[in-house]
Amino acid sequence: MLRIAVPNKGSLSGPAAEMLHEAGYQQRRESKELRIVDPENEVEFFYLRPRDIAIYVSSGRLDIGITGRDLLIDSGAEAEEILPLGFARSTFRFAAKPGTAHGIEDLKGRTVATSYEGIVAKHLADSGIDASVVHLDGAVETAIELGVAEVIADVVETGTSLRNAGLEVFGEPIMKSEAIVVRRTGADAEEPKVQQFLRRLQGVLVARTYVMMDYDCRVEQLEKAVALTPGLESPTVSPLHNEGWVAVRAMVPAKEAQRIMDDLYGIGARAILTTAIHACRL
Ligand SMILES: Nc1ncnc2c1ncn2[C@@H]1O[C@H](COP(=O)(O)OP(=O)(O)OP(=O)(O)O)[C@@H](O)[C@H]1O
Ligand SMILES: O=P(O)(O)OC[C@H]1O[C@H](OP(=O)(O)OP(=O)(O)O)[C@H](O)[C@@H]1O
Ligand SMILES: [Mg+2]
Repeated sequence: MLRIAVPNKGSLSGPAAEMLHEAGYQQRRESKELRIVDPENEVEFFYLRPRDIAIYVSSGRLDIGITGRDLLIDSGAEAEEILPLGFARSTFRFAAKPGTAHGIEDLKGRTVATSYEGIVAKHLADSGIDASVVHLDGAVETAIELGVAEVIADVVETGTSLRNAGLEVFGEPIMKSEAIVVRRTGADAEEPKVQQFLRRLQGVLVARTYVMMDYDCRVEQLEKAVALTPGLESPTVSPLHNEGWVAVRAMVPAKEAQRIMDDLYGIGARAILTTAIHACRL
């Protein structure tokens, strides 16, 4: 049975459970459940603090985990990213009161508050900056107002939390993060059960980013039409009862669907339809 760690709280928890559900796995019914077995899929899910997940996975007791890239790096655990999942996207940045710091050099001799001490300490050391780091559990934006630190280093998504605290980012972004699947460093990534789990999640990612497009076009326009909808391998082309016309079917990126429909219409294609993909195995 594959043993998988899933975030039990926070920004990662809801979207991770949703993705697993879309991939056909049973998920917990109640937020207090810490462990469930999905016998049909031969998987056991452990609901753990996102920060702890890489540590459990590195110990080898759990086969796979879903966590944030920033949390993996911060933990220093012997685990590696094997699949990016595209949600909980964020940037990790320094911030301070406007005008008080402009670059990493300005951190010399100052105090930085953060919940990600591992990332910050390494970044400062790599940059040769001697600064103190204060560890706080969360809501670090308030640390400057309350005099605990002059600078913070935190997760930024929309920037609303910083703006509300009257702070501004400065310097280069420290790292970009998103939800990821992790596996113990050096573990056999080719293991069939692991590969099947990854294929299912990849199927969800594709189903979320592509739509199926169908249309009819004249044979003379087929090459132009196929150039607009090349599909992943190659589009399916079927004859229509009306001679001189064909039906075409191809997957297209969902974000580009409307533009592609306009372009197809422009070259004479008709009956252009898009439908959602619910599941997929490439
Ligand atoms: N506002 C946000 N937008 C996008 N991703 C976020 C946001 N806040 C945190 N994350 C990401 O979520 C992960 C942090 O998980 P965590 O459980 O700490 O989330 P959280 O929402 O901060 O929860 P909590 O504050 O309750 O601990 C990190 O990978 C981080 O980059
Ligand atoms: O740029 P934004 O869209 O405002 O998002 C970033 C904020 O979201 C997270 O906070 P969270 O709500 O998890 O509280 P925490 O600081 O206590 O973790 C993160 O720590 C930032 O504070
Ligand atoms: Mg948080």
